[in-house]
Amino acid sequence: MKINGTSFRSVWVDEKDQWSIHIFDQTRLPFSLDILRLTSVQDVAHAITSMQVRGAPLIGAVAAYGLALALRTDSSDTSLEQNAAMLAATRPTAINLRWALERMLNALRPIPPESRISAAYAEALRICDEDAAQNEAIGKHGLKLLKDLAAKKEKGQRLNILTHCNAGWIATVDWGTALAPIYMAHDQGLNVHVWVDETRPRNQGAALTAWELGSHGVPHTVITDNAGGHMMQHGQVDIVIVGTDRVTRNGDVANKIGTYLKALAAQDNKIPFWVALPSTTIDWRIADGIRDIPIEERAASEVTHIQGRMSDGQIGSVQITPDHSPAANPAFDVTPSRLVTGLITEKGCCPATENGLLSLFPNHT
Ligand SMILES: CSC[C@H]1O[C@H](OP(=O)(O)O)[C@H](O)[C@@H]1O
Repeated sequence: MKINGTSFRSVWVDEKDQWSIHIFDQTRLPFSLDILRLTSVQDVAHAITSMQVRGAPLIGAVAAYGLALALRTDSSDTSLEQNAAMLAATRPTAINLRWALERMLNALRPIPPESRISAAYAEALRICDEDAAQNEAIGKHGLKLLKDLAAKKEKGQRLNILTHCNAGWIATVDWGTALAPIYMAHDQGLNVHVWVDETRPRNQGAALTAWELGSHGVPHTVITDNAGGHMMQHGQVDIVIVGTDRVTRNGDVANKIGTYLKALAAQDNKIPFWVALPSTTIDWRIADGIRDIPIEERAASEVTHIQGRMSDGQIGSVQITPDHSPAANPAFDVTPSRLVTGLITEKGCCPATENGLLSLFPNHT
């Protein structure tokens, strides 16, 4: 995607040294565009756990490069296995992390240690290229959905889309998932507007989705998480599109905390609720998402404090709860497939069911 006219991906290898890894520090956006240079597997693990880098497909891609960095230090079998396990433990919910590391292990285990470094960088680049292509395809399939809805609107009326959290290009290698169709619709001149859920507690919507859409010129309005249902009741939402961190073979959807509540409100107001994902986000090994998807519990301080730009222009954090009030911080929830209108994948759209997914990905019977 472009930033001030220059094309970027969300992760790339340093052009000069050809081994260190660059990412944007997403904890500094939207107030500062800081590029971080990662030079060790420890740097990568910290970037993922601290959410300097985040978004299901992107943490998988960055972890793949993290394994390449680890092998630069020690390309032995022990190093390969131990660093893959360490990276897999950085965040439990997004299946893309496990998928990318398993793919790297399958590619690297058979190779002699002395040849593993170059092979690891090549495989990580393939993962990045495939993610960007898959998300572009998701955009094209989702664009048709938006065009069909727009055609039903009165002439000149804008198409209102609600999204939760950030499933934009900065959450993937490029294009994004939920936002990809929106970028394409806007670029093709459709009159679209996006209600951006702030997405407490880390405000990925207010900070990242609003930054992305504003940078691309897409009309949008930031709203509190609690306002979405009201907007739906008053005919202000035509479709909800969100991303996801893990979809089960039955079509249950894990996504940022609060997604389930949006799905309930959408069903109550008969509003289509779509989920955009590359097939790397499908966990074919489980069916019951509520029972079996691990939900990351993050620090209470993310609830008791909020980050933003202070009056002196510095990025800082303020406490918003009493000193001794405990806080709970589940980072994801699971929307049962019955509340999901459909899934937008790189192979097309399908119902959020096992048969729907198998119709697009038949090799997983
Ligand atoms: C395109 S995946 C985006 C997905 O990942 C986010 O989680 P986090 O910000 O904690 O990495 C969120 O659930 C998004 O929908």
